Amino acid sequence: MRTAYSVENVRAAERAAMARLPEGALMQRAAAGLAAACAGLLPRVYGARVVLLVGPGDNGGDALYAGARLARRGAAVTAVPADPGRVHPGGLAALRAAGGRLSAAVPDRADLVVDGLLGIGGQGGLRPAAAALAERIPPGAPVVAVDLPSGVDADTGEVAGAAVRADTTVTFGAYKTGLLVDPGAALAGEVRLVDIGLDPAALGTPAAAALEDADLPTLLPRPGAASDKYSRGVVGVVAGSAQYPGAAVLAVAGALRGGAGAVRYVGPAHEEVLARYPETLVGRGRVQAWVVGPGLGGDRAAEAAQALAEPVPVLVDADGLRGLDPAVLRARTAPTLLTPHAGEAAALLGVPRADVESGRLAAVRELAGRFGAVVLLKGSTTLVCDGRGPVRVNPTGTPWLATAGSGDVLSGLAGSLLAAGLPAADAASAAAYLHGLAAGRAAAGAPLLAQEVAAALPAAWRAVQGS
Ligand SMILES: NC(=O)C1=CN([C@@H]2O[C@H](COP(=O)(O)OP(=O)(O)OC[C@H]3O[C@@H](n4cnc5c(N)ncnc54)[C@H](O)[C@@H]3O)[C@@H](O)[C@H]2O)[C@@H](O)CC1
Ligand SMILES: Nc1ncnc2c1ncn2[C@@H]1O[C@H](COP(=O)(O)OP(=O)(O)O)[C@@H](O)[C@H]1O
Ligand SMILES: [K+]
Repeated sequence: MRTAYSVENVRAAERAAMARLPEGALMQRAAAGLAAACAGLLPRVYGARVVLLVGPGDNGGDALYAGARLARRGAAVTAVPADPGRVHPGGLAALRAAGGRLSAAVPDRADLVVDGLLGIGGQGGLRPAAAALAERIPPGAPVVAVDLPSGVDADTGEVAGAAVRADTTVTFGAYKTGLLVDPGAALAGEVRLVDIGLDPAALGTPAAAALEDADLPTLLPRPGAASDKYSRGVVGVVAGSAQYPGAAVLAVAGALRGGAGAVRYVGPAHEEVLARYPETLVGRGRVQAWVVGPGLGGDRAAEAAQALAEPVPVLVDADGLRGLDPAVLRARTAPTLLTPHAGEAAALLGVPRADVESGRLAAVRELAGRFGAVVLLKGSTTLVCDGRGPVRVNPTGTPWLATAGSGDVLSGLAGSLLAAGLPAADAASAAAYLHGLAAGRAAAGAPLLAQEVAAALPAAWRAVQGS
């Protein structure tokens, strides 16, 4: 699991480390890691034109000390301060001593630009002086962000105004949440973690966590010698309508590949479902989890209410999410998993869709708290929040997934994992992980059909089991 921490926790761990280390040691470690990463990105350090964008705080200090190291190896290093009156004094002296120079303007050409404008001390989007420097980054020059892309909120990934777009981010001590969640994640590029010797215990509880391949085998169900189809779990799928019969087929496709022993379909599209998947049971009956909502069409609160009245885990998606009553969900004894996209989340919260898209982390936390449910918020970074532990950030996927019906496959898959007995947050995050992995493999750089995501699930499952 890749874990990320709040600024507050990172600062506490830094204070603890500083108390036992000589003054400036942490910054030197950060600068050494940053300089090594920059050197690795240059074909040749000697003679390379390196431009440092330098903010007023320690983030600028890191950039200056790293620049000094590169200058000592023969790079032509130019530092451009956002505020010439506020530049890290030690870092500036080191750069000068190494032969680096200071400039008021961003040079027109650079082999590498180092964004040291703002780190975890940044508040809001870049202010005008810093934004003006970011705008002058020479087109095509690779950008390395120091700790995080300047202008990105370290705790949320939110961007309130101008921000730097980096190709690589070199972050120190621990991942920050904003590096994992869009829009921040998209601006960070490839993220590299430099160990500066923070004590993991001093970092406390992570704010966010992303599964990795190696986490999946312990989460995914595996039948034992004594298993039968009922002990593996039966998942019921309430989906589809005359208008959207395909949603039923796709949700069943996801459910059949999710590890439950049987899939039971309830709805008007049974002919379509059976034609495609004769292994499906049809009609109401006992289940270990329900999936309600894909392609129901219209206001179908009654279907959701019927499932929610049963004491088994229930996943509510799409049309089933309309008019959900928080009090009903809060009164449930079994887990509830809601899987909205940004538009559905906005409707549940009563806010504009843009608010959810720009503040995904806040939205998923608010939904989980308000509805007393585990919430999987779909989109460019899918988030899973159970209202207690770290928010799970899904690292797999591809924008090709933005295609009709792919969410139906996801809800079937997650429901199947619920029926197999996974806790709701694990079912949701494992489903999102496999779904994204399958989609990435199936798309392979070309448009993707939702049914191909379902068809690619077994290979994705095998791939993580072998990890
Ligand atoms: N604390 C430590 O021990 C270490 C800190 N390190 C570096 O220090 C950074 C944090 O340094 P600071 O706490 O000095 O904070 P920053 O360097 O992130 O920024 C601080 C200053 O920027 C200005 N500022 C804030 N928001 C702004 C905005 N939107 N536009 C323009 N200016 C703005 C404020 O005047 C603020 O004081 C980390 O991100 C990391 O790069 C590393 O050297 C590792 C060790
Ligand atoms: N830009 C994107 N990048 C990655 N994944 C995306 C993106 N947009 C949507 N997705 C994913 O595609 C799926 C779409 O689901 P949904 O919006 O419910 O569509 P539908 O209702 O048509 O099935 C979700 O898994 C979502 O996370
Ligand atoms: K930065």
